[in-house]
Amino acid sequence: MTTSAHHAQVPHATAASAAGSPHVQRPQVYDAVLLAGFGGPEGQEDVIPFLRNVTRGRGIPDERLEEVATHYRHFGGVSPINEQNRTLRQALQQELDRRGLGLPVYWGNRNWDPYLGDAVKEADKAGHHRLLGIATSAYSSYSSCRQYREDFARALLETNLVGKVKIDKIRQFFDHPGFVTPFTESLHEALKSFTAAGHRPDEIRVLFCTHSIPTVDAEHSGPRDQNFGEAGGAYPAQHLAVAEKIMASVAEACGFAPAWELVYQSRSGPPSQPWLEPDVCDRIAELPAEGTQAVAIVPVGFLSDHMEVMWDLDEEAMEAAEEAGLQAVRTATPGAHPKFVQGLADLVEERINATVPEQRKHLTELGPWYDVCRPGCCENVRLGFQPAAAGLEP
Ligand SMILES: CC1=C(CCC(=O)O)c2cc3nc(cc4[nH]c(cc5[nH]c(cc1n2)c(C)c5CCC(=O)O)c(CCC(=O)O)c4C)C(CCC(=O)O)=C3C
Ligand SMILES: [Fe+2]
Repeated sequence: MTTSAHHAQVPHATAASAAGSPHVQRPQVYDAVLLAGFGGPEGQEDVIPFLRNVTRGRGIPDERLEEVATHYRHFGGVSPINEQNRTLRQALQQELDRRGLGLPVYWGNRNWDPYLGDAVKEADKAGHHRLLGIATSAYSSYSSCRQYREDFARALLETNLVGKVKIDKIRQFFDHPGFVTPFTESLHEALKSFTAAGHRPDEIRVLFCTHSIPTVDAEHSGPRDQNFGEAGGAYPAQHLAVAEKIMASVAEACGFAPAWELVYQSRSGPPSQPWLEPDVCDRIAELPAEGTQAVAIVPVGFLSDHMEVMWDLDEEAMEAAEEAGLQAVRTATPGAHPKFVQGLADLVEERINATVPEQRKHLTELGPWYDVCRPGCCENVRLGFQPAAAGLEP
């Protein structure tokens, strides 16, 4: 566990002093958890309306929508993401019950049925007015942080529950061991399979893969007043820090450390708009010329094997690897791994207890992240500030 320099200034362990830290919210009483998913279609007739929901006002070209629709159609128009979130909801409920926390878990989505507004309405009807949100998204960026806060605010507006229901949100958990450990375990297995197949360490490459976002979003990810230097924002900086940590753990477990890099997938904006690069498939095509024979693709940006993983990695990246003549493994996502579920329960408990930063699990120098987003956090400069819950406003 690491503690970065600015945490050293945080006064010590009482709830009152914890509340003085910009990282820690005062102890709170919650009466339910609100799990916020992305949502996905569950039949062919859902595909286009779902895609319209996702891309409304986002300037995504029609050709891109048609292309993405074929990915869903290939699987009968069904994304597995809702089923995965149902499973996660149930596993989290069992873990919270096991700990005697008495918190029901409600689940709703940003883009598809059941919507967050329905979940909030249901919670209100049951008399639950102080909700702790968990977005199924580990890193800081508009899409993965602020947009979920806007979704919460919209859910309250739509249901006329502003002022009656309050929604907070757990911190971004990119470097929580519950999130990181499943990636480490799975990469370790992949590397063992490569050495068993006779590959030398210098013939192996690890590609950490995450969702590309517009570079302007990356630059504005995280708190407005915090500089992430050459990384180009909190989003890439967090991924790099997590990848470094995973590689250090795996090197210790395997006794060797292959070369690694961070790559991106699922770009969707117009070509004129810069998005984070390089693309995973472009890099795979270049690897043989660099002496690589085996590649491990680690979907470090994602929580479960949803469409971005099933299509963009398991179909497209795997095909690129085959064309390049590389042995390839796509490693596991956290899904409903018991350590991940326990990690989410820890994140809930630390909010109830206002656990001080020193006792909050985090594996990189960047963490533990903020309970309450800083003013202007993860701004979308194209869309401007929309009403958002669970943060300090600009
Ligand atoms: C950072 C990030 C995450 C990770 C964090 C998180 O998990 O939240 C993520 C996850 C996901 N993205 C998903 C699906 C889509 N994302 C799209 C479009 C976009 N994603 C973006 C970013 C992200 N996306 C952005 C900047 C856009 C451009 C439009 C916009 O500015 O909003 C589009 C439109 C078509 C296209 O791909 O162009 C689709 C269909 C699914 C569901 C998969 C399933 O159904 O199983 C999941 C989990
Ligand atoms: Fe996306």
